[in-house]
Amino acid sequence: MEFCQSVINETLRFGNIIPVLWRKTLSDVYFKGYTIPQGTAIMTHIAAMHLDPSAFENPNNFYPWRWLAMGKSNNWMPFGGGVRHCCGSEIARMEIAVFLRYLVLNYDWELVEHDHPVALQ
Ligand code: HEM
Repeated sequence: MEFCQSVINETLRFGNIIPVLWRKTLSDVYFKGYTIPQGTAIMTHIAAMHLDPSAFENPNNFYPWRWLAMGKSNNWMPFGGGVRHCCGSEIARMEIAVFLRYLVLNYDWELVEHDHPVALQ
């Protein structure tokens, strides 16, 4: 079950179903020497976080085992965060787990190209 959760984490990191989130500043914000005026649209690029090599080693490789070693990561937020955090995240995780179990138990799997690891590109 722990590995199944790692596969789900990695799928959500790699798949980036929702790549960006939008917010609007409600007041002037001072950040790293910049002033962001009230009313500015802010795009949070979750996909860029998920594929950032400083946060995830070899980010373009689908590697569920990273989660066994890493546990959690503050750079992983496929369900958003804060007050607007996805309220369906747990049921979504459960649905994915049921779907994965069905796929694994009911089908035989083989790599199409044996020497070709799964990677983006
Ligand atoms: C893998 C599947 C899913 C992903 C990746 C996902 C992702 C997200 C993200 C990123 C947000 C935050 C949007 C924002 O901050 O602007 C969100 C919000 C939300 N999600 Fe999901 N979601 C998933 C499945 C579900 C499911 C299954 C449900 C309902 C059963 C659901 C219901 C909602 C609702 C109602 C919100 C709005 C929460 C609010 O604004 O207070 N989501 N989701």
